[in-house]
Amino acid sequence: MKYTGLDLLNNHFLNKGTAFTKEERKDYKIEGLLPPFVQTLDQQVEQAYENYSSKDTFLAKRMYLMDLFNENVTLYYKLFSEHVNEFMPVVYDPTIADTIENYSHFFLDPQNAAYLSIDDQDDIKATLKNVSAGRNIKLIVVTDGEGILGIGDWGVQGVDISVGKLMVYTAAAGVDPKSVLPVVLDAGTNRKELLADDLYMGNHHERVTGEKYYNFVDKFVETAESLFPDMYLHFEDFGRSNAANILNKYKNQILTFNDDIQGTGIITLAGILGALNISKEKLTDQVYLSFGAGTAGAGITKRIFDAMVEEGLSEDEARKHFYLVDKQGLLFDDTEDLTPEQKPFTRQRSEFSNANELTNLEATIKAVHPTILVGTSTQPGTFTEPIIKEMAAHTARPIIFPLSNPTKLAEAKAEDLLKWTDGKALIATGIPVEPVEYNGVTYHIGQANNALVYPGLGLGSLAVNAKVLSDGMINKAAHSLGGIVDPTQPGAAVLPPVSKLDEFSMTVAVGVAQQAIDEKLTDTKDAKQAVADSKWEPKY
Ligand SMILES: NC(=O)c1ccc[n+]([C@@H]2O[C@H](COP(=O)([O-])OP(=O)(O)OC[C@H]3O[C@@H](n4cnc5c(N)ncnc54)[C@H](O)[C@@H]3O)[C@@H](O)[C@H]2O)c1
Ligand SMILES: O=C(O)C[C@H](O)C(=O)O
Ligand SMILES: [Mn+2]
Repeated sequence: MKYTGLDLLNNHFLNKGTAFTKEERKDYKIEGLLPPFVQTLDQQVEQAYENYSSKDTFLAKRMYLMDLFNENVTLYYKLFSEHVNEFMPVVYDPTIADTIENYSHFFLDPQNAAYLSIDDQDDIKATLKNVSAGRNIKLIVVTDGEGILGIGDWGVQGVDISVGKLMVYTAAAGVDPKSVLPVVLDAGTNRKELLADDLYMGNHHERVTGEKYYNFVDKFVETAESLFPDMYLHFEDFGRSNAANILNKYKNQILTFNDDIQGTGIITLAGILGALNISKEKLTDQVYLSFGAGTAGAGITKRIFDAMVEEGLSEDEARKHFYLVDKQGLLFDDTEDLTPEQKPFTRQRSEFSNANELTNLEATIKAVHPTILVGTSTQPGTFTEPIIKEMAAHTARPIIFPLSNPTKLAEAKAEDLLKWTDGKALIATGIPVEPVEYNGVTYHIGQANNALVYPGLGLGSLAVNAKVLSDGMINKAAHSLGGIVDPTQPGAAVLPPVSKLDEFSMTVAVGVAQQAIDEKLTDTKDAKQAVADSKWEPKY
């Protein structure tokens, strides 16, 4: 179908704005519908960046960028690709948390998302057909909004996380924006302030749970699979009681991925390997403490555990290296309300003389002397000075990753961790932070955010149309980020910088594609070629 006139200018995938040439303007019946001067894409980028830079806050910058996206997708991604480092915190976390919290009040445009309601399940097929409008959808990011970052249940407003995650797929790995679809499953919300807000745009009822909820998820997955059989299905920010259940249900059947469990596991393992490359210690010598053992905490723990087993420990030996601390304190086998993902990593009270006192992080740190401390607790400031000093007293290079997002929920600031450990801590944070000067050394802080790996993982899997996402492919992704940072430099980061995101996304993609080929999960033969062929670039 040939778009002409206003239909063309209003189609953000096809619109080139002032870059339409004189001939195109005639041909497409848009002569006189644009200012006369024909611009190049580079000139448009320059003009848009000037506009962007004139906005004072991250929020205002983000709103400008979303308007630009709604006008001209090519220009938006060209601009994004030239300023990845600068745009990530604006387009994505942490600014995205503000737009999610205020979604119903800020709302301007549905941004091509699919809004599926538990109350109108007969519409699922029509919605997915209408929104895709003949496009071959290859990548869906779906959320139900129950566990957005660490800020909890935001109902339908969580749709922005699907939109934002997809933008990072394109900016970082060149996934074709025409082939993606953000989806929100609206099963209600338990946030009282939303239910009481007349302007709230989602279903005004509490979350539907149990069988009806799971049937809704099933119906969505089945319908999406039947309409888009080559799709990679990315689940994001589901609640703790559902995320792992959903992943376990589908992971051996379709090409699917849970970012909070698997993506976070990969990037944290990569960060730990990076830290050990600096300290020259062995993974199998580490004592691991997860503070907050929910979706991400348990997912990461399992990934690090698997890595220890791969390095030669038996499962029983490996398990002895792990401690989980959640709301109840250190998790024991007789602790109440354990999740299925926590159970394999619980301890026995008989291991400690003071087991009944291990009800908080500080007491547990004193009792177990971890060498790695990872925070996914959503509890800000909980890595306190006494806790960190106690940890640092028993290990030469403490590995400390406060990963809770957004910024306001981080367990600690990198700057403080360096101060309290006299520069010895090997740190990664969930959100980007500026380098820290301490005692004459500039410390670069790695960002252990799943955004550093999920784009490459997705592109690699899609490029070869893998049958499923295997553990081997996940493992390959975790091992693909080494070798970029020089570990001998003082203050070296444990992970490669976001400014190289597009570069190392390709390394991840090719590694993952090759692994799928090796595991016979695809008929494709040439990983490099397949990845290169799938990569979209923003140009007219
Ligand atoms: N950096 C990343 O890439 C990344 C990825 C995923 C999640 N996260 C962050 O991790 C955090 C958790 O996300 P999630 O999806 O696992 O959420 P979740 O709700 O599944 O898990 C949070 C866990 O923290 C526990 N918790 C709450 N209060 C606590 C306390 N006082 N002491 C100890 N534990 C406590 C909860 O009981 C729960 O088990 C969020 O802030 C999220 O942004 C970061
Ligand atoms: O969205 C992010 O920044 C990472 C992660 O998926 C999270 O839930 O915090
Ligand atoms: Mn998430």
